[in-house]
Amino acid sequence: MPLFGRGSKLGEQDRWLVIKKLGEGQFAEVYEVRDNNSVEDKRYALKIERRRDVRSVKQEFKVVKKIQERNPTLVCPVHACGTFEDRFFMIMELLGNNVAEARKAAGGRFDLPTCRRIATSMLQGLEEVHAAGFVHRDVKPANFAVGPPFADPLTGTWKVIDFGLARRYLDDVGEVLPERTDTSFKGSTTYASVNAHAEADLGRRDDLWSWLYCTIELLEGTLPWRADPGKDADSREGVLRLKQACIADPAKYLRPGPSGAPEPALLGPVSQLSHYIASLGFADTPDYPAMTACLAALPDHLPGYAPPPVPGLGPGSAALAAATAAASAAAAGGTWGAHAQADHGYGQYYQQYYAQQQQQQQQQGYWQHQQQQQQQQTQRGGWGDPAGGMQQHQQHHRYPQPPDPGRSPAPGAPPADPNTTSPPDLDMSGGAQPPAPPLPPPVPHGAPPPQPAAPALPDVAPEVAEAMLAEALAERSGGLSDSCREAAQVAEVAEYVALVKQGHVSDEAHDAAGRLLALEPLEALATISYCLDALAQHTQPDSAATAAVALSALGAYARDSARRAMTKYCRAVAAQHAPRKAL
Ligand SMILES: Nc1ncnc2c1ncn2[C@@H]1O[C@H](COP(=O)(O)OP(=O)(O)OP(=O)(O)O)[C@@H](O)[C@H]1O
Repeated sequence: MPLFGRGSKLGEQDRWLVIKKLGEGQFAEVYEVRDNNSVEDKRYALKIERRRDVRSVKQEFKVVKKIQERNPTLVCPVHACGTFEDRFFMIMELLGNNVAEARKAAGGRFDLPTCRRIATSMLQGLEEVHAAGFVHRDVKPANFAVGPPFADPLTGTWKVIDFGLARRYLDDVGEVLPERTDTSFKGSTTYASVNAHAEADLGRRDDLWSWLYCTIELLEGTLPWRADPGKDADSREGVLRLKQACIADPAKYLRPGPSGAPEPALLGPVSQLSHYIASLGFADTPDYPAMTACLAALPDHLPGYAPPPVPGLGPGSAALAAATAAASAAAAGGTWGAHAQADHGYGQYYQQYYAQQQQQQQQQGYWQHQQQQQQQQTQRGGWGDPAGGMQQHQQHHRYPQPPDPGRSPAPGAPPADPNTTSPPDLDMSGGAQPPAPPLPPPVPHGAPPPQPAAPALPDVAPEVAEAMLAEALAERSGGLSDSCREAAQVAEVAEYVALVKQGHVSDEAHDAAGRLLALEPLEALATISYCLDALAQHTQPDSAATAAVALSALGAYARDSARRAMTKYCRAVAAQHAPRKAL
């Protein structure tokens, strides 16, 4: 149920007149509004928190304001803010389609000059975000939108939006904050870097990995790890293995041309970019101009620039099967080589694909499926890391001074190993060179070897916990008495989880976390147990059960032992007090 209908007014003196709803995410709704203070018909985008008790947009506003101090040109500017019935809203420049929507409108794929234009613009937008001291951490096509609203994708300006997961990576003097180790998965599975899969701390290089995946999707119309209809697109394990295989051999990112190999003119830049990003350490400053120059080497036309794949033969079908085979091999003591071998089926698949590419009538169905997949990804949102937020709180109470964007490669950048990676300064000779030799296991410099993603909790799926957390928060606003101290305590914990999940490291989040900051996991568990018991005595069983589920969501963020114990405990409480509620 949308918060507003057409004609609703909000803000001081009813300044903002709602024209229509533009979209919504997990924690916010976005509307097109008119400024009643202006005699002209000035339109803006208004982003408002869906829930009164989750300060998501407020945090985003602070981040964008900070970035705006550097006068970026490719970050969607905010103009004003306000509150409506305890919900914070911000007023932004009104933009048009995001990249995902624009690609869909273009029938699934753009021509090459448009791909280059969008990818370049996205990269420059990220450079501006990074220069202001933030990593975006949710880089995906849906988070870049074109302006003005009806601009052509080739001539419009693409701007970065949605800073809900953004996080500072610089301290007050412009030094990169130390890489954290107690972090959890964040972002969208499709565009997440292998470091994100390994639940590592995310830096600039991870935004660039996600950007590269967006770029490949622009060029190819799909990604090797997108599943075909009827299959689970979100097998994180399978997606991770394919990403690793692609890093080791960038030819796997692309569909083969008629010769059986990917177009050299595409593979050259893609391969260089992949090798370059793989060479970046956590704290390294990327060489954005060199990457931009690499994109410039993409051709305007390619004779064999093929249409999108056909249903049933999407890259995901063979590739995911290969990944599954590789996973089995690895489980049986296999190595990275096992993945690469298993992936050889990919080439065979493409021969079939080219034989069948005349099946135009089936393409529509395939693309509808792809779009559904993408929509599901967009709706899903990511997971945060409370421990990181706590560390940040202890160390930094103010935003950092913006660093010098520094266009040269980081001084601390590791020397290139000719046997393993291409050198950080890119070969700009264009796309005609043969593919670079395959990389060994994809271990970015300075990062721990990628680990398989942590297995999902066996008893409470994160998605379920997340949905129930949202429900618990809704219930909190209407269902629990203010006088119930324990309930308030539980709600604060849940609020903190929600805030940190979006990457916010605000004072509010830290205040909400105050009680937990000093506690060891077991103490936290005891506190939570106490709260639950108290709730069970003072409130309706359903409320207690809902709070229990909310806390099981907290469990997903805590250290392993604590989270298992919490989840188990929450399940038991929920089962005891509200057997009707399935976890
Ligand atoms: N300035 C804008 N102009 C026009 N449309 C916008 C603008 N900002 C966001 N939108 C649209 O609104 C929708 C939701 O926006 P946004 O991604 O910022 O919300 P969110 O709640 O943070 O999403 P998520 O849960 O994916 O993080 C998207 O479809 C986006 O294209």
